[in-house]
Amino acid sequence: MTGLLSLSEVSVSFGKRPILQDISFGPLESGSVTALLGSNAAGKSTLLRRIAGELKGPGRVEIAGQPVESWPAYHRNRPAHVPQDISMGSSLRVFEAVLLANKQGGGWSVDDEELDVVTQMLDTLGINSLSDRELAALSGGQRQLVSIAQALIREPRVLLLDEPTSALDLQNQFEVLDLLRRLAREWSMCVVVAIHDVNHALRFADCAVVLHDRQVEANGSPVDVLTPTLLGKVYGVEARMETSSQGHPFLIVERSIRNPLGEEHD
Ligand SMILES: Nc1ncnc2c1ncn2[C@@H]1O[C@H](COP(=O)(O)OP(=O)(O)OP(=O)(O)O)[C@@H](O)[C@H]1O
Repeated sequence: MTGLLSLSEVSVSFGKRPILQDISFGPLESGSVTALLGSNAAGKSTLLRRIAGELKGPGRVEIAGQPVESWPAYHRNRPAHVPQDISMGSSLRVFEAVLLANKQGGGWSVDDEELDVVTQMLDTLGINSLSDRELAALSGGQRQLVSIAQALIREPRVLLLDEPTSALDLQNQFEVLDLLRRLAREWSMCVVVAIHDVNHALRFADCAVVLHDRQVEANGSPVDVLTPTLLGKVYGVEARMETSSQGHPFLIVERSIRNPLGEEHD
């Protein structure tokens, strides 16, 4: 594994309102999955947009040692970004949409090999049966799977996913996170996933970065970072860590430690 993505002193403001200040972490390694955590409005989506080069601001985001903005638009070192709200009002069909995602920046002729690559990707995500369906007629979870296929099809070196399992059922959540971890390893890809489920972060991520009060509150191995103390500070919940019979650590939330007036219990 080699260092691929690093941030140094990255800040983002909207108008005069600072959202993120002096965010530094990395280098995140190729072949790794990083979970980006933090409470609602902590700035996870904003940070993903900044890493993708969609927002400007002070500080540096570097991919393979170069500022993200310096990589050409369709270069594999340009991060692929799957945002949280994916609207798909188009009458394109699923197969066409994934094929088009692969053609961006390239020529428009299509050979059999490219069609096979799309079929394989739909297979990998278990959505081959949706191939001929119109995007506009998909369910929320189906849309989420198609957008992940669109991002993966070009085999990016850096993949940024904003709550990629929020619309998925339990089986699909597990399968997608497992797939992302496997593809990260196989393709030497650096995957960054904004996620709310701390147990998914514990189970599937190699690294956790937690945002709080506009800064990085903690950064490191998920089992070291996601402690009950941190959950109390960042999410205002009382939690305890257990170990499953299979040896996996998991967190159980006992209660909120914020009352409706925002004051802490004794
Ligand atoms: N385009 C924008 N213009 C102004 N403010 C914005 C914009 N986008 C986000 N914000 C603000 O920036 C802050 C961080 O939002 P962001 O969506 O990054 O948080 P998040 O951690 O992804 O939240 P959630 O977990 O709720 O999805 C919020 O206060 C939000 O209102």
